[in-house]
Amino acid sequence: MSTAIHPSVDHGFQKGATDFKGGTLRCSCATDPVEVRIDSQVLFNHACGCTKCWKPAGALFSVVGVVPRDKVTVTAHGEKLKIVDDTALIQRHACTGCGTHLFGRIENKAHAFYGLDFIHTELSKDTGWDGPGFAAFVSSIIESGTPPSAMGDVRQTLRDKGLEPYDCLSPALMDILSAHAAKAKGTYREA
Ligand SMILES: N[C@@H](CCC(=O)N[C@@H](CSCO)C(=O)NCC(=O)O)C(=O)O
Ligand SMILES: [Zn+2]
Ligand SMILES: [Zn+2]
Repeated sequence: MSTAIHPSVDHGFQKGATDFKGGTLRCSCATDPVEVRIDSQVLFNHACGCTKCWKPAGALFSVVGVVPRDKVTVTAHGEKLKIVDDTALIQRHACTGCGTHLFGRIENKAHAFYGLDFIHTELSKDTGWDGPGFAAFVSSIIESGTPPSAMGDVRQTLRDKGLEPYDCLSPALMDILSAHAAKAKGTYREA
């Protein structure tokens, strides 16, 4: 049985336009929306089943990717932004009016992903964003109330949509994390 994942996955998504240079994210407040300009294509865009990433109402998964933090500029109503949890690795800056997460930032300079901000391209009306390429933290949807018995259908739906399901990050991202850890330990070797 097919399972609803997230509106932008359920309704189909595309590869990014090659000349796409970014766009503006906007929260869902009817008045004084927060706006954030992104001067970059999104990278490693993915469906995420974790409990921390922002999801639109009713969605099972978030769709989230990264951009260099110096390509992220708050252009309107930044006074409405508040960090959801400043003890989390990814500090998610959310609108206090509508709850939408505008960007998530890593402040730990020692982390492999320092320098990358997490964003949700569905908050932008601009066309050309790269769609999701895989699904991460799939088993984590159980923490939000999905019965374990539904996981077979969820994983099959993700595969049918072309999103390989992983219960952590994708192999490419896990390799980056492990290479960073190996360099810190002094065990890193080139081929
Ligand atoms: N089971 C947990 C997993 C949460 C988790 O580790 N999430 C990942 C991926 S978020 C984007 O892909 C992560 O790196 N989180 C760091 C953070 O959120 O600060 C759960 O579901 O809560
Ligand atoms: Zn808002
Ligand atoms: Zn997540």
